[in-house]
Amino acid sequence: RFTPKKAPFPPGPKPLPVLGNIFDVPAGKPWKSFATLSKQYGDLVYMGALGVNVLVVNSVKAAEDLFDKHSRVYSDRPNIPMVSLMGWDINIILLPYGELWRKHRRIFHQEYRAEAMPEFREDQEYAAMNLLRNLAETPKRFKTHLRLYPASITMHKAYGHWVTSDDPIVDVTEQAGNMLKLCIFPGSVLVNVFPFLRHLPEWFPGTGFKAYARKCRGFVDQMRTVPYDLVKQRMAEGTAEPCLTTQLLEENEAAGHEKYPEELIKDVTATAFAAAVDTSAATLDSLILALVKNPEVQRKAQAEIDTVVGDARLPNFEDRKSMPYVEAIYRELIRWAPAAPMGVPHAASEDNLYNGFLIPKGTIVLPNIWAMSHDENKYSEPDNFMPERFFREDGTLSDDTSSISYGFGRRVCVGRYVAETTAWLAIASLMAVYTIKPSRDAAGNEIPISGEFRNGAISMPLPFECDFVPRSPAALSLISAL
Ligand code: HEM
Repeated sequence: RFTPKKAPFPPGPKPLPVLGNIFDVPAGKPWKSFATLSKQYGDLVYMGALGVNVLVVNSVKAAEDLFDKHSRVYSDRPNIPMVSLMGWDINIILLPYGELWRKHRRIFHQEYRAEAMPEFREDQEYAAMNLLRNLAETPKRFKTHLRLYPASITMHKAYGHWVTSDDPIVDVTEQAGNMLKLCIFPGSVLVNVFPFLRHLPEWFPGTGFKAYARKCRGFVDQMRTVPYDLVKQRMAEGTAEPCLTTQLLEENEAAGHEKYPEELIKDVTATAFAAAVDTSAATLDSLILALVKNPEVQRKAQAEIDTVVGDARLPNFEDRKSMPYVEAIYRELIRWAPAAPMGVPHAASEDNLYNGFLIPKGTIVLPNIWAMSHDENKYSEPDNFMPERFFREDGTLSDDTSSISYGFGRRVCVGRYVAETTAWLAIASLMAVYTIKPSRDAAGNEIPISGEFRNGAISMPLPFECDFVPRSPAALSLISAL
């Protein structure tokens, strides 16, 4: 583990000859396995497999040291050949650290910065009303409705278009995203480990990944062009709603078409969905699980809403600062079930020494957000959902906003303010009108809920059933009026 002239690598499971640690890379829920490994090896767990070096960062301190203090080195993304083969290298999340990333990031920042949040409010409130109504009409489809809520806010922002669950634009975007998810891990497709395979012709045995990539590229292309062309057509007809696409096109025209290449506008507007929807929908799914499992939390939130808002209207953003318990539910939600438990992989763009260890250039660096947000030294009984942990003894909210769930450094989630306000409004609106209860079978017995989470880069609860019961006649009439 010592290279002659250099410092040792950080500790980790012993490498196997030839294959490195390939068999030690935990299957199942890697965030839990790595948290366990960190008890043995410390904050940093380092492994090599098939020439791919991986460093898992398990503490907030080490994450801040590397991603914030050494952000010049740790702001890159791993080079994953399948990403570009599938046409997904248009996506800011996966772009290497550099000039193109900066251009994307500037546009996202401008649109999604904290000060821009009031511009989202009307859309968020409209989408929240749709959510409540959809839940009343087809409660068993609650997962679909929870997904449509952030999807519609995101698509309206990007294209000025209110989508439905079976909208073809959503469908093609989902297909492109689903194909990406299956190929994004370094070891999921051989070409990710042996990039030279991309040069083999398509007739060559074992190159099925090429046809797969081609199919995905088709979806990505439609995802970029179909809604974009629709906006341009509406602009020509004078019927386009103001949105990110119209704004960028207008800014570009004003700058003599020198500011944004058309392809950049298509890439940025198409990317928002991929970044925003899976993560937000997973968070809302986890919210429902947390609430159905914790009726006492629901009662406390409802008591607060009744006091601050009453029962004659729905909560809105003006109420936010007066409802600390709802705020604490939001913080506990993203602590308890971070949607991206292992964050998004960063990569070291040069050799770096940290605490006497060598982290070589190209190392994939994964923040184990789940391990940090389940650190028993900071959060007692971390697996329990307890919003109360965010209050100081004097009853005021603590300074901990659970922000680590949005990642670190220069690549921190650029949509975090809209993610936060969208989730907050969902919590407040749902608790204003519904009590969420476990479903019962025909014999009247509660249908058990495992409470387990799905594996994957985005973690969400395994499917479960529950009922959305209007809280009162006043709540019922609020819902009927939507
Ligand atoms: C609960 C919802 C969300 C969670 C938990 C979440 C979490 C994250 C995380 C962990 C990262 C990686 C940060 C890093 O590399 O360290 C990220 C990146 C990103 N997120 Fe979010 N996100 C959410 C919602 C959104 C929304 C609504 C948008 C809207 C546009 C968005 C846009 C992005 C973008 C563009 C990036 C890439 C930033 C970059 O690479 O420079 N996210 N997000």
